[in-house]
Amino acid sequence: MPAESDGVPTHRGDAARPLRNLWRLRHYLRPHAVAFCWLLVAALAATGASLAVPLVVQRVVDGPVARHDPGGLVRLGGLALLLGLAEALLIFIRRWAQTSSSVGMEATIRADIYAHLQRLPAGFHDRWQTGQLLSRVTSDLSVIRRFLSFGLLFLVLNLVTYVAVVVLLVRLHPTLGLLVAASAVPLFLISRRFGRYYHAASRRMQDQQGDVATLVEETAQGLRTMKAYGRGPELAARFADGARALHDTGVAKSRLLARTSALFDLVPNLTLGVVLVAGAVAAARGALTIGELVAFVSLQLMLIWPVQSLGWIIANGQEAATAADRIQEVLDTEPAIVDAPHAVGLARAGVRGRLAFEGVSFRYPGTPAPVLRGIDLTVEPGETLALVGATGVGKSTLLSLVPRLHDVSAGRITLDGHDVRDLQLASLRRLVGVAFEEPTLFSMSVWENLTLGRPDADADEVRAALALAQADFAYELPWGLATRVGEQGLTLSGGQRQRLALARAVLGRPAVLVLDDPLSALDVHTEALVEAALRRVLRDTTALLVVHRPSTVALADRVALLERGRITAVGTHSRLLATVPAYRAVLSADPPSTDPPPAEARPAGRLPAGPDGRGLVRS
Ligand SMILES: Nc1ncnc2c1ncn2[C@@H]1O[C@H](COP(=O)(O)OP(=O)(O)OP(=O)(O)O)[C@@H](O)[C@H]1O
Repeated sequence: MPAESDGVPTHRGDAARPLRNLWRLRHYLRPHAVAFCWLLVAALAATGASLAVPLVVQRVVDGPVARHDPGGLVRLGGLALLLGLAEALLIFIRRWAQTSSSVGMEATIRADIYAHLQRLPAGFHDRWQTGQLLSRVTSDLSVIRRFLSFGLLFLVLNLVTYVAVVVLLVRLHPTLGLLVAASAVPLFLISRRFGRYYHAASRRMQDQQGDVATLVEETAQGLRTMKAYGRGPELAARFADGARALHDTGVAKSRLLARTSALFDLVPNLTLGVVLVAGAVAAARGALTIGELVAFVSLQLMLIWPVQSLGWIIANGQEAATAADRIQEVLDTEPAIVDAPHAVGLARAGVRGRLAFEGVSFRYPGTPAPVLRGIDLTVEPGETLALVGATGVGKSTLLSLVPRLHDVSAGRITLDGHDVRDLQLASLRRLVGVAFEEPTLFSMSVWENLTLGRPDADADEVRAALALAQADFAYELPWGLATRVGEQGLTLSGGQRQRLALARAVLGRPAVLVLDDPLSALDVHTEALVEAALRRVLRDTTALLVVHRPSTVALADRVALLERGRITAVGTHSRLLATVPAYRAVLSADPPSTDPPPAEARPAGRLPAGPDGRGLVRS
């Protein structure tokens, strides 16, 4: 199980896991296998062409140059030129294949993470910082793309080059060739040590990037509150701390890379010095021709870049492995709220809309006490039930259980007798229209925002929903329903946003409406208009509303009072107002009563039936 820090799971103690997680991404290479084959073949052929050049030079020196043969010089010079041209062409092919495949792969992984994030329940998003998710979907993926398109390729190419050059060197002069081969031992030891330290630094830096992204996101979202309270300097100081930590880790990482790169530079250059001296001695003794010595040195020079780049490749590989690790932490989180194997879909026409909570309890993951306990409540088809309670008592939580944003911890919720967990999620969410207290509009057109849950809705249905929510102002926007709203679009007032959210909820006449204080941000005049319209739609829809104001309670047939996670009274508004002091206190400025609860507020079963035959009885 992952440990958790700041809401983000972190795994510790398994050093090989990041590499395994990088390896697990290999299936994303499959659709690009042909392009990758092309790029590997082109890259290997280009390496072959460049390795052939020193061998041609050897023949030039030992042949035409030694024999003063201009014809041979032109032929071999032409061959070297052709090899150079072929190498350039092959490098072009490699780069072309590299770009299309790696960018395509990055896009596929990003789409998969996004789709997975959508499947994860609200509880996951409650625990994870947005910045951490953002940095995983953006910068971590870019690191992986860079590794797959450059790091991995050059790792393969450099290894092939190293082995090929060593084989050629051993053929030219076995002793010197083996000396060059032996230089791989210190290189291996340096790489291993570097990889270990760099891994820890990269993970720290990627996590810190996520923290900084979270700070930026929070500041952008809460800019007005922050300014209004004059908290700018404190937030700036918090940001500066985060940015400084990120900077320090970045500097430490770069220094580590610089120190290791210096060692990687040193090894081939030392070997080259030894080879030059020993080669010159061998040439003087006639054990090596001048051409062979030139070829030997030229070939060995070709090893300098692969060795020098080793530090960068290992760094890139470590970063990609930790990035893959962070991405898999998201992808490995199983969506807890999914369709059961036997889940059924219900057609809207066949649903009457009887909503029942049966012994429902709910506890947020990671919290000690349940928010809701033993809730028994029934909303009959077409009935409107208002949920009233002090702030923080669990009203929104209760509502969120109906469309399964969270699953009950005990008991069950049924729709027409079907446990909502036995319904297909898509079907359930089509049947349940929801509007939250904070009306969220996405950066898209008004039309797209409205039809979010009903992409098949036609213009007449949208018009009816807008009329119902008193949101006809949408037609007056600069581009009508095509006007872009949300974060990057036109800024709407709180009341306008709320009315659009209401229109979205009622679009398509869902079987059950779940509205969290739907009229809270409206002025008195608009509230009266929306209320009148809502009254019409509530007539033939089952509705569960959270309300805070007496005026909105009037919309409901019955009211349920939620106290300390329990339903303590159910009845008509007027009756509860007259008989339940706690209810009066919640809806008015009355201080809460310390009197024992009235008979009506005692648990169901022991209560007399209300005048409507169902009031006062806990359903
Ligand atoms: N994601 C969460 N994780 C843990 N606890 C939560 C979470 N969301 C809400 N809570 C807690 O659950 C309790 C009920 O919250 P809820 O939002 O349901 O209350 P509410 O009655 O709707 O309040 P309000 O009237 O202020 O909107 C609160 O104590 C709150 O702190």
